Amino acid sequence: MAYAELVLVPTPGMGHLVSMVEMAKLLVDRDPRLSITVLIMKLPIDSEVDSYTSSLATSMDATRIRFVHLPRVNSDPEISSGTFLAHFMESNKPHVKQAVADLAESAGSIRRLVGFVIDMFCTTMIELADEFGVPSYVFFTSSAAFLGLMLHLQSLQDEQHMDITKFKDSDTELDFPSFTNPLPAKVLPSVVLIKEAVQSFLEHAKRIRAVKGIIINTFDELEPHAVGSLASLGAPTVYPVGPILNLKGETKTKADGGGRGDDIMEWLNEQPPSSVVFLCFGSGGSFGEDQVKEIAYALERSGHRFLWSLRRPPPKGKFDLPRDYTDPAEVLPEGFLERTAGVGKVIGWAPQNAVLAHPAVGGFVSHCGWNSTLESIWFGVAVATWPLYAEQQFNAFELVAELGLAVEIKMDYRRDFRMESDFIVTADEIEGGIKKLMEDASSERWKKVKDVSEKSRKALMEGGSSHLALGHLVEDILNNTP
Ligand SMILES: O=c1ccn([C@@H]2O[C@H](COP(=O)(O)OP(=O)(O)O[C@H]3O[C@H](CO)[C@@H](O)[C@H](O)[C@H]3O)[C@@H](O)[C@H]2O)c(=O)[nH]1
Repeated sequence: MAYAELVLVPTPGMGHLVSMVEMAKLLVDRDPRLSITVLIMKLPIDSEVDSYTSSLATSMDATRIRFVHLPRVNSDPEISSGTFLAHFMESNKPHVKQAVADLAESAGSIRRLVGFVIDMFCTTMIELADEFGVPSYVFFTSSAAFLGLMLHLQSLQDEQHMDITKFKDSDTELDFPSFTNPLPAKVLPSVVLIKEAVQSFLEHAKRIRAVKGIIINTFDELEPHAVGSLASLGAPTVYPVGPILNLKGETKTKADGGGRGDDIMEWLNEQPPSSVVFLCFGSGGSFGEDQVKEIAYALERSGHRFLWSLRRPPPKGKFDLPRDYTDPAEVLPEGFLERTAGVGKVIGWAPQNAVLAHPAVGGFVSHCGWNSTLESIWFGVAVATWPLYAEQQFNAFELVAELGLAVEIKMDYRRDFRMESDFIVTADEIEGGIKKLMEDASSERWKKVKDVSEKSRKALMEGGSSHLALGHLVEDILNNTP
């Protein structure tokens, strides 16, 4: 029997790559006839992708999932510019093509190429799938609502000739088919408000319309309205197969010092149930010293126990990922660590899933990256929103206003691509949000969080909505004849 081979093309950032690899595992676990090659493009910064993929290589069956690392390319624009990704993909295209040709040649009668699965930001690779005569599927690492937003904005631009960038700094609200509430322009992602970036961003939406199917990391019961609206927005068949989570925590990176976070777990074990607020801002989130101090004052004044993942921003003007502090005291208010020693803990990179799973954790101050959002839902932990960049403002709005699952610290607060901002969220605002989050365990919102958490687990069980959607996807893939 020849394996039906899929080529996966992820965007090589951890927020995208990890869920795509987990999706690959789901696929091969679901059907023994599938095998997968994941092509890893090399970013010009140390994105921790290499250490992640090598940690995986030891735990995976290489006959079913393989990683091919592509050569580093020269990509002209600055990584922080709005056009970097488009150039990066273009420069990588010949390498992707070569890798697939090599694969086809070496596979012989063992593997039969049946399709490409392409990350939502790698859509220029669709034409390579066309060249190889196989269909493309898109893997969408964010919400169904965000997919709806991309499709809607693209049709506003291309069919109604609207200049989307006019919404920059606008107080207007948009009628948005994927939400039951009007959408404030202030939560639009910055990429659609920047003239040099919007075009290539909306080109993704155009190309996405033409693929055979879109695999979305969401589940029907979380976003029923948004999922239901996609067909009318011109989406092809969608497969909501989520939540796809990395529950085994294989993202352990260099930045976490290689530790498993045993001291963090021991500390949590000593805290009362639901008493700790956890603060964590994803793989790219960090703050300058003034903002760090405001957070510290807020935590101290709130009187709540806390676990705070505090990370050092990259040097000014340099695009890189945050790293752990050797000594966080250098940016904290004087005496903060001593005064809060009994009730709080400041850490670097967090074992986030293990933390969210811990009964001592009662609330999560989050940047609302989609993976963190799904993880908070899975573990039934309510969120206070503090979005920073990308589509996080939009996710925060969905969580607070559309789904009623979160409280707001900030919603329309933006940073640029370099994460730099002079805007400060005050200690009062942060304290208010934390108190609201931690002191309403009997509220309607809290019940909703628990309810949707249960639904997320049911969705993945046999007969659940995501389990069924994955079955339909596998069936469709296996029917592809080259
Ligand atoms: O200290 C940390 C910080 C993060 N994580 C994990 O890292 C992942 C972070 O993913 P996510 O919450 O999605 O945030 P980003 O890394 O910021 O993800 C990028 O990709 C997402 C998916 O497309 C988008 O929703 C975000 O806006 C974009 O910034 C999650 O699994 C976290 O559990 C940790 O384990 N420990």
